[in-house]
Amino acid sequence: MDSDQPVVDPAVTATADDIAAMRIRGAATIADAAAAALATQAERSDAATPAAFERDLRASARELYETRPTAVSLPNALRYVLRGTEGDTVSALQSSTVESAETFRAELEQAQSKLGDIGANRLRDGDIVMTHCHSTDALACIEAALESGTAVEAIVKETRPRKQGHITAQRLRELGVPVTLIVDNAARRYLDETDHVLVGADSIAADGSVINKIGTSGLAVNARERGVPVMVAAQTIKLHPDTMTGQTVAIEMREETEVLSADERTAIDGNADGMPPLRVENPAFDVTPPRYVDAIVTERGQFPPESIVTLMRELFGETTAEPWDG
Ligand SMILES: O=P(O)(O)OC[C@H]1O[C@H](OP(=O)(O)O)[C@H](O)[C@@H]1O
Repeated sequence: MDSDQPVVDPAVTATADDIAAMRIRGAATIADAAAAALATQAERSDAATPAAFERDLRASARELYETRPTAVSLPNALRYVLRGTEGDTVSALQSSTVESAETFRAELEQAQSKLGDIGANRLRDGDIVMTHCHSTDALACIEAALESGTAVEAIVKETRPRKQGHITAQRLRELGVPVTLIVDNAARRYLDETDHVLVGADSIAADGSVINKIGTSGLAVNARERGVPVMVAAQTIKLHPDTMTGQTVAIEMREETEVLSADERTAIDGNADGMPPLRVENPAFDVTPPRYVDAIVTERGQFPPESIVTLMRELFGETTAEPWDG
């Protein structure tokens, strides 16, 4: 099939829908799913010409890219896979894309496990770790610590509005970690019992700022005030190349229904008494300035946030153009 319209495989659209609706979520998991979707697009392509194949692949990447704006692991994954797409025939393009996606996914897994080993070195036997949201990179550190015989306990913040803390609590309990679940507002009280705050990241900016689930910055400020170190577990795929040239990271604003149910909205509107409608805002992420972060743990070692730009230059050079814009 070869019309002027790009052909995006339904599996790609399904993955994009799942990412947008957060049925697939977490920065690393999103990157993995996006790479897998591009491989499926390539495998199932019946493009008649190399140009049509590339057009369809770029359209697929764009559809995946437009799902959520904050986690840079998504565009970084798409860039990686598309850069590996090469060949003069459709079949060569298909196999190079699939191979590139497979390599990416394998590297992602390896990076997380390496990062876990490095992060685990910061934890001591008997430590109590406070978590926010659900981060597979953060959990990799705890898992590696447990594997090397370091026992830890966890205080898990619920993480409103979507309560991803419940996923963290479940995973930690499966690993045998004693867990105390708290509401977000109780965090400062429990910092007195905490040895480390451990969070993940959706993006890391060139100045070392950490973009992570809403509530991270308040937690980090309170942790600093209490003298509790803040450790951010983030594979290098979370490094945001555009921030090297001064761009800021877009913060996703999600639907009001995550905060206020339809019934609650009706009840409030029913009591409005001529007042304008209640405004609800629901930012999914916030920015923690580098001065509140003690270490960013990556698969390439741990870094003080201020020095992360050196690693970014080494990994990305100057090229951050989007291959799907071509
Ligand atoms: O890559 P990993 O470490 O799994 O997750 C990183 C971050 O992704 C999540 O975002 P969301 O729940 O998708 O909005 C959280 O903010 C979490 O800290």
